[in-house]
Amino acid sequence: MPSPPSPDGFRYLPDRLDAAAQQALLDAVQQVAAAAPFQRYVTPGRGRPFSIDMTNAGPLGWVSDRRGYRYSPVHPATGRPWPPIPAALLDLWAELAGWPQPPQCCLVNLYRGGGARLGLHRDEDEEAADAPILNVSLGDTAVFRLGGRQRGDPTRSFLVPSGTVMVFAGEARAAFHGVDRILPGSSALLPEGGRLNLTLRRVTPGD
Ligand SMILES: O=C(O)CCC(=O)C(=O)O
Ligand SMILES: [Fe+2]
Repeated sequence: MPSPPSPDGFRYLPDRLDAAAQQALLDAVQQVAAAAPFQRYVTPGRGRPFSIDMTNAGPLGWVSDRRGYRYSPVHPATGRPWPPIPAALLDLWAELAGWPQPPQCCLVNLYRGGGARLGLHRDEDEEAADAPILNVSLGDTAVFRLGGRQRGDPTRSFLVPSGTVMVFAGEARAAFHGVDRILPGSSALLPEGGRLNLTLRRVTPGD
């Protein structure tokens, strides 16, 4: 597997979180999921289920249903506000994002089993399209794919192990990316196996 690519604005920080920090963050994410249960969203239009489960923390959460993708202040099933973003993640953002405002969304993706993946896409539901996205991985290693601004641009895949933090700023913020698959059993962090991915996002340009 080749080394990570390096488009302008992309940072790849393996081992940014040590074992204790990973465990503490996992505990915090489990609390988020207790308040805001994971859901299996469906795609807009055709209503095809994703292969991963999702939930959110923060004032706004990313949701998808037959009507489309959007950010919502409440959990679609419980109708309650999303729980707060864990403090350790706000600290990471303050340290690494280089952005004056705090994140408004922490999207939590849970990849479990051989078929869990996320197709090549761009994150473009945020009005604050210039604010970086900070990506944190816990658990099984991902085979991550990163391309360019156009869907047809060449892509490269590389491994993203537990404890890795990636920053997508500048050019990289608009780059196509996805997760081809995870490597089941590559980490013992999650008691039931799998990979958790956390992305911190600024949604609106105002405060
Ligand atoms: O799981 C990942 O590392 C990528 C997640 C992602 O691209 C997204 O949630 O938009
Ligand atoms: Fe994404």
